[in-house]
Amino acid sequence: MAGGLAVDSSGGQFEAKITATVIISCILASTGGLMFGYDIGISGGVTSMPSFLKRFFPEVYRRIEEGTVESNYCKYDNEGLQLFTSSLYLAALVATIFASPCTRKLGRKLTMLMAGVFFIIGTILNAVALNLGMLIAGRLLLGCGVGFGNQAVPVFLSEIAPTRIRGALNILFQLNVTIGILVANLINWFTAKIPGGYGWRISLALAGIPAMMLTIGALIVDDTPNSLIERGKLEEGKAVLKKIRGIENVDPEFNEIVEVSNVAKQIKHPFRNLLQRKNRPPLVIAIWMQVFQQFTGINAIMFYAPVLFKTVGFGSDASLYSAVITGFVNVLSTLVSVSCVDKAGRRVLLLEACVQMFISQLVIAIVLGAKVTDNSNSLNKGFAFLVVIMVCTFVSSFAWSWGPLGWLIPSETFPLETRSAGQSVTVFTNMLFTFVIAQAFLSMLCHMKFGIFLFFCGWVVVMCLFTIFLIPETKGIPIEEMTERVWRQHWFWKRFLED
Ligand SMILES: OC[C@H]1O[C@](O)(CO)[C@@H](O)[C@@H]1O
Repeated sequence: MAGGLAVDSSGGQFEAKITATVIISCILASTGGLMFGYDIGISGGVTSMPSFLKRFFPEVYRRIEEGTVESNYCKYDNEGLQLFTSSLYLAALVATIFASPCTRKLGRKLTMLMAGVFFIIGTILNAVALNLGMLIAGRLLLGCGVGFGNQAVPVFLSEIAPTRIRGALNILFQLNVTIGILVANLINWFTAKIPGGYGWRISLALAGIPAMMLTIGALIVDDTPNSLIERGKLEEGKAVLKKIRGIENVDPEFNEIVEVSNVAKQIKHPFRNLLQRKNRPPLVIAIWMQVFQQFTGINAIMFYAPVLFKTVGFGSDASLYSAVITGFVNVLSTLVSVSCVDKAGRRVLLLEACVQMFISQLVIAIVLGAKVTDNSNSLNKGFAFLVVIMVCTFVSSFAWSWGPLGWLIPSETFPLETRSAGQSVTVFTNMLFTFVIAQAFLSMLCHMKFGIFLFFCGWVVVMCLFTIFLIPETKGIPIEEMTERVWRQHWFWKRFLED
């Protein structure tokens, strides 16, 4: 394994090899992302399967079968159907509140284990569901898993990674989210063809595989040195630090973690502390990045791509495989981010993506506005192709920017004493706005029609301005030195740190 050096607070170097332990731990931990992604990707396809609709949402099934809907844009507008998708995110946002004290008091490892167990039970309930109650109960448990997993995994990854590859390793989480979505899309494509009408059960049951991977991974990995030291296990923390850094003399890094952790221990109420003036910069950035990430409209595509493609007139199979194509683009573009984020930096990726997202959503709005009327049956081939290309253009830019960086930047900018609480607020906000989009999109599509994409365009402009003025570059800055080297140097944020 290649050796290397990370910069420390004195401007000197912390020695750190990229050890096999670091890589394996990160791969195992990031299966939490796989599970999250699978849950995101599976619901869209399942809710477009007639056998599923007939069993749990007979009203929607009848409406589509009889063709009695007034407008194409309103085919799937049903609160219950949206609740099936959104209930998971509602549970996740409540779970996040409990997940934060767990990551702090019990450690990152145990919190990941709890997530795995929630996922397994939720998956079983979903796969054997006999009625809507069981189905929703399963979704709620999966949501608890997402809340615990999304809290613990990004923090785990940021703490275990040597500084110079922290960005890339952290993005493993989001990469796994996108792989999870893609696998779910592929599975839906196959299970939709299974005769007998139980394909949806297979789709929901296969979530058990990533759930087991996360559970086993959480049992195998060591907790992070930061978490061990924070909980007073100094010797164990040092031993793990030696193991993951692959060197004997870890004293400089160890001492810095101990120092920062002593400061952290004096904080009795992390959430109250988070509201202190000096913590305002990472807090404001973390919250707004989540709002923006969701108001790009990404989940309108991720949750409802098959439904959206059907709305604009694609056939069933074309809708499902178009969703697979966007899933592939999502994974490949996240890989671009892994290789660029620690070289090009965070800001370049965020800004470039804003331009690309704006143009693609504008074109989608124009094509739908001009060509998809309430009762037309299909978009002509050329325009349908253009819509798919524009959706891919949009997804690719999201995937190398706001998708992964929405998690990376908050996880690397909160100081240790507020890191768990900060991550918790981050996940909470993300889940809240994911819930809003999941619950509202089909109704918004019905009422706003193509205008929904102009609505998302407007948000892209706002997030572009926010990035230009308020998001600083954090590439290559050691995680415990953000205050001195980033906030104190920033034209706006420095006023929050003056004393
Ligand atoms: O890849 C897209 C996915 O990534 C997320 O933004 C999480 O970072 C999800 O909300 C979305 O479905």
